[in-house]
Amino acid sequence: MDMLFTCNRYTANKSMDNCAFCNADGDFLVVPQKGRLWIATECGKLEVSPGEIAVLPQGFRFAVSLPDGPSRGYIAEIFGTHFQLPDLGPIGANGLAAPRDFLVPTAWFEEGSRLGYTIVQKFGGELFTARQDFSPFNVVAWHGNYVPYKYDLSKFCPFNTVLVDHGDPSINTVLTAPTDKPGVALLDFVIFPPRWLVAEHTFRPPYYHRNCMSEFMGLIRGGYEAKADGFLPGGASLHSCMTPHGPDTKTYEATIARGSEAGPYKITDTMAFMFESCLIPRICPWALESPFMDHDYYRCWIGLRSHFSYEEADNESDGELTMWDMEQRILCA
Ligand SMILES: O=C(O)Cc1cc(O)ccc1O
Ligand SMILES: [Fe+2]
Repeated sequence: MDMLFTCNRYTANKSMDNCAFCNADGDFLVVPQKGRLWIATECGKLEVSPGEIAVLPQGFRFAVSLPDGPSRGYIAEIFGTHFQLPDLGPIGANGLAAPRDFLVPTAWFEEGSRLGYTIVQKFGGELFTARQDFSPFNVVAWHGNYVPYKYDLSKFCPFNTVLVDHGDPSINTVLTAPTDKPGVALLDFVIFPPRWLVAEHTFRPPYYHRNCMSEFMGLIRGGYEAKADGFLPGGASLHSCMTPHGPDTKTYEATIARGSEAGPYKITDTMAFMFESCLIPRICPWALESPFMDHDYYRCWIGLRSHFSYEEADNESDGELTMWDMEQRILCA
C-alpha cells in the first residue's frame, strides 16, 4: 500500500445505532473538538473528550455514541504505516508524550442477538455494507499491542527554547507516522499547548516561512498564538508546501511593540494542532465549494510593514561569499 494520508473534519448529530464502522484502508487519528465520543471497539470502550485524541487502527470495528449531543472534530487518516512516538534524539528518555499516558481499553463484550446489525466497511476508498444478526463487540479478551488507544493532550510535556530563537514545530510532535526517509514524516501530529515563552531577542510567534511540508491546522480550544483574529475553535487552515505564511498583522505588530526585552509570558487557554505531511494534499470539491471557505484569509496579512532599519543592520558582507548551510530546510523572512 502506498504511503498516503487524508485530513478530514467530522460533524455528527446522531449516535451510531445497530451499526459499526471499519476502515480497511488505514488508521484513523481522531481529534474531538466539541462533544465527547464514546467509542465501542472490538477491544473495549474508549471515552474520548475534547482535549484527548484516539487512534483507531486499520481493521478494527467501532461504533460511536454522542453523550453530549452534536459533536465535531478532526480526523487524520494514514495508509501504509502506523503512528509511533517520535524519536526523542538529544532530549533523551523523558519528554513530549510519555508511553505510560497512552491508554487502551479493557475487554468488554455484549451478548445476545442484534438483528440486522450493519457493518460499514471502508475498503479501497469505497463504502460497503454487510448485515449480520450479532454484535461485532463479542470479544471477551484480547492481548497484544495492535489496539485502539487514546491520549490526553494535557499530559504532554512540551520542550521549547530557553534562550533565543523559535524552535521548529516538530519539537511538539505527539505522534508521527514516519516514511523510509529519516526525519521526513508521512504525517506528524503536532500540538501547540499552553506553555511559557521565555526567549529573548527573538520574534516569539511562529516565524514567517514556507517549507517542504504541508500544514493542516485545527484549533481545539481558545486562540492560536499566530492568529489574533479569525482562527476559531473548530476551524481549519491549510498551508500547502512552499505556501508562505506566518502570524497575522495584529499579532506581528503586538509582538514588535513588546520589544526584544519582553519577559517570560505564559500562553494560556489554547490547544491548536497540526497534521503535517511531506505529501502535497489535494483539496476535495466539498471543501473548495463550502460556504464556510474563508476567501478573505489573505487579508490577515494586509498592512504588514517592515520594521527593518538599514542603519542598524550589519552590511559588511557586500559581495562576499559565505558558507552554504546544507542543513537549511525552512525559508524564514
Ligand atoms: O504555521 C504555523 O502556524 C505552524 C507553525 C508553528 C510554529 O511555531 C513554527 C512553524 C510552523 O509552521
Ligand atoms: Fe507553518
